[in-house]
Amino acid sequence: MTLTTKPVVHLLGMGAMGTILAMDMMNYTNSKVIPLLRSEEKVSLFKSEYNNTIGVKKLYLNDAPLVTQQLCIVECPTTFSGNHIDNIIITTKTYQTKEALMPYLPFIDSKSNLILIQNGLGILEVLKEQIFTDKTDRPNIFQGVISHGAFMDQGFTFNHAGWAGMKIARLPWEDSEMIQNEKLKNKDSKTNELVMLLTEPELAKAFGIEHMTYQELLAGQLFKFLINCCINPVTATVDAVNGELVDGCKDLFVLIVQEALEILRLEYKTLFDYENEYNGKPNYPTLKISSVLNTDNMMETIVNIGTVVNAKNSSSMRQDTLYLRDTEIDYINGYIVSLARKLNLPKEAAKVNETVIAFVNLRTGINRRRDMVGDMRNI
Ligand SMILES: NC(=O)C1=CN([C@@H]2O[C@H](COP(=O)(O)OP(=O)(O)OC[C@H]3O[C@@H](n4cnc5c(N)ncnc54)[C@H](OP(=O)(O)O)[C@@H]3O)[C@@H](O)[C@H]2O)C=CC1
Ligand SMILES: CC(C)(CO)C(=O)C(=O)O
Repeated sequence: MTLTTKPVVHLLGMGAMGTILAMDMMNYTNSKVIPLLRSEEKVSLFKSEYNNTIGVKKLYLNDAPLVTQQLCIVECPTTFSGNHIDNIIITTKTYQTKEALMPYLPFIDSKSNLILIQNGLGILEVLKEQIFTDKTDRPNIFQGVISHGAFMDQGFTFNHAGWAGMKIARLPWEDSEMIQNEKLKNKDSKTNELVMLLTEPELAKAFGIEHMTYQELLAGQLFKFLINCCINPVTATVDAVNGELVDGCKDLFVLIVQEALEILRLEYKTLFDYENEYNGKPNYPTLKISSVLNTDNMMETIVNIGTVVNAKNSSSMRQDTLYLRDTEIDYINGYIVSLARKLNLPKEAAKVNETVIAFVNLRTGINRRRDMVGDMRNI
């Protein structure tokens, strides 16, 4: 269904993922995209140095074309218009979400649409328990699981390195709403402004956007989550490009995945029971869970996607440690540890993932120290 009005979309997180999505939204829809930058300093820099123009180099195309778009309105917390926020896309790093969102809460209500386009798990809990605590005034909330790959070229221009699509679904505010039937999904695709915008045929084709039920998205999200639990922290810790892990990674990955799956099976029991409860029922999609989310299958998949398909990639977490940035470890392996505590499991239940976190934080510390006082290996 195509929108007749001109939807206004605020974009919080004008980085790699935010920019490649904003670009295609501006190229293929009539939406008005308004970036919400961190500060007035950033807003004036964007205008004075970059003429409010974003760029994307599509490296996955033969001639790696550079596409640009100029934004009409750019805001930040102190210059925000004060208008109601109809639609907001969040593409900050997971650990930046709460701080970034706080200034805009007075303008978000039950009529607003909010989509999280981020790796990892655990942000929904932050939104529920720390941000949107008034159950009568919470926005419609959605999740995007994005598989594109992109990294900064310079300024507000990004390299779109890998084209791989994005899944979207309505997130359940309550655990009891986890399993959705197709009628709810179809209602959103016909009446929700943000879903209608993201599934506009030209944009959906250009960006590979697929709208589905939450259980379908969650199955894909856990799949990607387990890949991230292995590839991201290990490449960061040993400072290796993804493909360098291919020979000796399996023993460690088995330990990480076995432990994570045991805990995820408890937290997402409804999903892991789905095949027996819902497969074959009218208005419910058929899912494959047990044949996919098991250690043996995930091992094959992680080694293939992580170290073969993405062999030349430097994982986003290794990039964060190399650039001395905070990592998203708390929303990847850290989420497993937080679930073990929430479920009151024995102390050793998440020991492997706890150790992985400690190694990533050690790597971050070593890189920051070398930057400050020099690299002792060169003495
Ligand atoms: N990059 C990739 O290839 C992939 C990334 N992802 C996931 O997507 C999410 C986003 O990642 P990515 O795009 O790479 O991250 P980036 O670091 O490129 O972008 C994050 C953006 O958020 C902005 N930001 C942070 N805090 C605030 C704030 N308070 N107010 C306004 N803006 C703010 C940053 O601005 P500033 O520069 O001012 O800090 C930055 O532009 C992550 O969860 C990541 O794991 C998923 C798949 C692939
Ligand atoms: C798939 C993978 C592991 C590719 O590096 C990724 O998602 C990331 O780097 O964050």
